[in-house]
Amino acid sequence: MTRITSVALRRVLDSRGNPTVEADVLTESGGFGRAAAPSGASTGEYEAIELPPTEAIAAARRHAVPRLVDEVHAGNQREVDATLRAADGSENFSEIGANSAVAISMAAAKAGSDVLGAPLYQHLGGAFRGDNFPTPLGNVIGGGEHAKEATNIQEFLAAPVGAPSVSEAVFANAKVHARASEILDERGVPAAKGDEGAWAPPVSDAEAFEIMGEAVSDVEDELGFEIGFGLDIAASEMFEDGVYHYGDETKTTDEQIDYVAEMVDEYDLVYVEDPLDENDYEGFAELTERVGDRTLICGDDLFVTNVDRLQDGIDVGAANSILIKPNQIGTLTDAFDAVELASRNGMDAVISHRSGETEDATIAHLAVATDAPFIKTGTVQGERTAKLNELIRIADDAV
Ligand SMILES: C=C(OP(=O)(O)O)C(=O)O
Ligand SMILES: [Mg+2]
Repeated sequence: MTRITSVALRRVLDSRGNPTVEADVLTESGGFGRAAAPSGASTGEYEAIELPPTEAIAAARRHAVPRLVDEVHAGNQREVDATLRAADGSENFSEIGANSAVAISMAAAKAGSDVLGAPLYQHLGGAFRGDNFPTPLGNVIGGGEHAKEATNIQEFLAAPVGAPSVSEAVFANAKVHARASEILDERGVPAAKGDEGAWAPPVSDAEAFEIMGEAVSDVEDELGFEIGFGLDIAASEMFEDGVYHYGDETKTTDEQIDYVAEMVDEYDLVYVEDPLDENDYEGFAELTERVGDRTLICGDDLFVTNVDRLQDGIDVGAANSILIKPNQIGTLTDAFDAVELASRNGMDAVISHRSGETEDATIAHLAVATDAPFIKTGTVQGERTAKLNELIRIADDAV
């Protein structure tokens, strides 16, 4: 029933206006799935390889499509993904591109769920998923690689941890985003938007902390439930010649650890992603030792959704959380394996979008399927609300 009968690949636009790979998978009984690859800007050094879409499509048509069509069942995700890996033959999808691989992997999952008549989160996560929902981490203020002339820290993220429902959490983040705009206005600070729709004002990180603290506490008072905030420091992007660059100022590794630990306590941060360089397992471990009992220290560029890098981190206690981005590793199977390894070791897995996105909402299902405590999706802007609205629909059981 779920035998794949065709895989079509095309170039479509992503949210930055760049081309990306979209895949359509059809099965013999008429099941259909469509998915598109996202794309990072602050990419980790160890991510799977994203090829120029035209090359990725040509290579996947040559090597992967013939092995999938009439041979593989879309309902068997491990078989689909193992076939993609075998067709590629490299460690990091450098032959067919992780962009082709992830688009096909996700489209096959959707085609499988279409035939089975089960929502994607249940097809991927099992019949009993759908009772727990992730808290959306909403990017409200940001800079780094996602916006010029803005904060050094890449993302200041609202975290409505006390929201009674996923829908109320989603709307709370939108309110924090709107309140931050008013505060910027009151301070006479003009702000454009960065790639993910966060405000990208020309302010110092210290001022961004203040604005974020005020916006979060105003909305918390208005809505009557707890809203915290977190950060994606994306520290690898700041790390050069052994020090972290904050504009003209620099911090040594010890100073960076002290700074982050102080911010965790001063602002009760619930989440800190990539506080240190992607090669600094030791620094991660030291910070986790200091503040890991009261916040999540999450590895994005550190782990790149890769079980080998995650195992290295587990061995030294480098973090208590991993960011999961399917396109960093190339298939849903690899992403699930990383989630499983993390949870077997008491770590939280946080599902994430990329700065370059499409209307694809697979990650909303992935977060529910894996029972993730958080999902990073942005706050407003169409390609971000595609995921947030899908979460609302899943919670409403209307998918
Ligand atoms: C979403 C992120 O940005 P990018 O997609 O640019 O890596 C991130 O760093 O977590
Ligand atoms: Mg990150």
